Amino acid sequence: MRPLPAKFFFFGKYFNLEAVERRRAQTKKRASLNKPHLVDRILGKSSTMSGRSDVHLFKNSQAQAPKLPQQEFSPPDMPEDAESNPSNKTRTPPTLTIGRFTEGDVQMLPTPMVYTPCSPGIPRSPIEHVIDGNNKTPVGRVGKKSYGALELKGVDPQQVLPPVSSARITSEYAPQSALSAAAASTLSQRVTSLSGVEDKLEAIQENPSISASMGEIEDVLTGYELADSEQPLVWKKVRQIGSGNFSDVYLYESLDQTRPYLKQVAVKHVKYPDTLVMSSSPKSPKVREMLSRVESSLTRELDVLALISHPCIIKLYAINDLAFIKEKRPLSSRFLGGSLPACDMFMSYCAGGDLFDVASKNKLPEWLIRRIFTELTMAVKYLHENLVVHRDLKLENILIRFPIEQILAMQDSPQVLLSQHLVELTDFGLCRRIEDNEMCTTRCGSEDYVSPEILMGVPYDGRLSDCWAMGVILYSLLEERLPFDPLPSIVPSSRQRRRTTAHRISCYEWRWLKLANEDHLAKTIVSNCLTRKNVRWNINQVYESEYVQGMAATLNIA
Ligand SMILES: Nc1ncnc2c1ncn2[C@@H]1O[C@H](COP(=O)(O)OP(=O)(O)OP(=O)(O)O)[C@@H](O)[C@H]1O
Repeated sequence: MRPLPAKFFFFGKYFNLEAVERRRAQTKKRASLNKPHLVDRILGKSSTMSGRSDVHLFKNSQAQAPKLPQQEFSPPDMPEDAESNPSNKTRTPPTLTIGRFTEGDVQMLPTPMVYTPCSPGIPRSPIEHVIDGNNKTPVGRVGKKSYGALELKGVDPQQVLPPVSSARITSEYAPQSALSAAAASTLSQRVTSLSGVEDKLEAIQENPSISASMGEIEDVLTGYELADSEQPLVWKKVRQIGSGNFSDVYLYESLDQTRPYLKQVAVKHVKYPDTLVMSSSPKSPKVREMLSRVESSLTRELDVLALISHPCIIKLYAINDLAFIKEKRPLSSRFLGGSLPACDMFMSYCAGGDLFDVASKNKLPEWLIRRIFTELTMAVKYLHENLVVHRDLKLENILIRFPIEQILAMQDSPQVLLSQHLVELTDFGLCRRIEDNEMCTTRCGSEDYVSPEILMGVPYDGRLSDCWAMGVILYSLLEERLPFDPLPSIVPSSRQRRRTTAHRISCYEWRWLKLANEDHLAKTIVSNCLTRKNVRWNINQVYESEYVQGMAATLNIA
């Protein structure tokens, strides 16, 4: 059974007896781990409310590679939630044949172990994708975006690069095209009976109880602050600011003047897979499985976001429906087939957009790269110390708080520049809370950032895989290309053409181009992250590096 997420303690007053029992058990467990109770945290009894980067919620742990004997590994076909079930950990592992990787022999790649949320309609992994020879993705795509300025200048990628898959490795529930109008209307109950927006707002404010049943009213959304869920707050839509496989993101402005920090928020509106939205048979195994995966991913993200607090990590301020925070199974309990409750997360807004776009469109100065990487390191260090692994670190998931022009202009006011955080890490859909020394088994992440051990399908230390992705990120910022993309040669040999990103990752095949002859402090970090897991740096080592320390020491971020 999935362990009870801490979020359930937050709303203790709604508890029934069973929940109280669970709460007791969890409190015991928490005490043994020396973790402050979430209620204490919310009530400010813990120092963690300060949000300072040097304050930790939980007992610190060294992010070192746990060494588990092979027989303790979880079986590879175990579903994600089974990772955390201790009774599963001692089962005898099935024979795992890891094919040796020989050049040009793509078929030798090991079969994937586990796929968490994944649409049956899409290729399940780039590995299968390649094996099937179905790789039709346009050249030069990274994840959902083409890499623009990240490609080497002066070289036509269409001419020289073999196709690479744009699919994520795993763990996605259906990347979804725009929802049909019919589907969209099932996601949000639109109320059209009232005339002006002001009237509607007034109606909600005068009678909060109606807001829940009203749901979304045209461009107006109501949400409940996690820290104070009594009074519904109202926001008005400004515009769409982003779109991912699983969500559309909009900028909303608060109509409540009393909370300046909530004035502008990014609302992440979850897109449910077609399999669920179109389904009329909630009991079909396929639908149930999909529902469980979507639910697990969603509750996991909310669970962690409600718990963590760090300046360089996205903040979840409010949610449209508190059931997503309070209930263990907020979707299954209300799924009747074809109809799922809308989920809108109200989060801190980062006006600069994501780092992928920023780095693609601008040449980032050295100091800014160092600054961004330092803040990212602080965020990941905080997560690992609190036993959370992100598992999807990538340029697209690093948000920039201010427009780039504004950041560059801040150089004239160093005080301001050093006291503001510039980066917020987002997208916790694949994250996981782990026990110290616990290995993960779910193969997940994004193709270009995934570590060799995840590719090979063996149990892995999520913290070290995060550090691998950190190496990919730093390399990409410095070199303006992804480390495991094909090397830019005018006429690729047939061997080069056959090799895939997965090949190159598995062979640790990357090299410096722009910085080849430069003595650069950051190179040590990259070479110690993009290496074998038994010698790879953990996040503390990255943090202690001269490159990061030299910048971290100057910051005054609270
Ligand atoms: N808080 C925010 N402030 C500004 N822009 C944001 C914010 N959150 C998300 N975005 C924009 O929306 C895009 C999609 O958001 P996000 O990555 O959270 O969605 P997703 O569906 O989980 O995406 P993915 O397909 O990568 O998993 C981001 O790449 C970013 O450009």
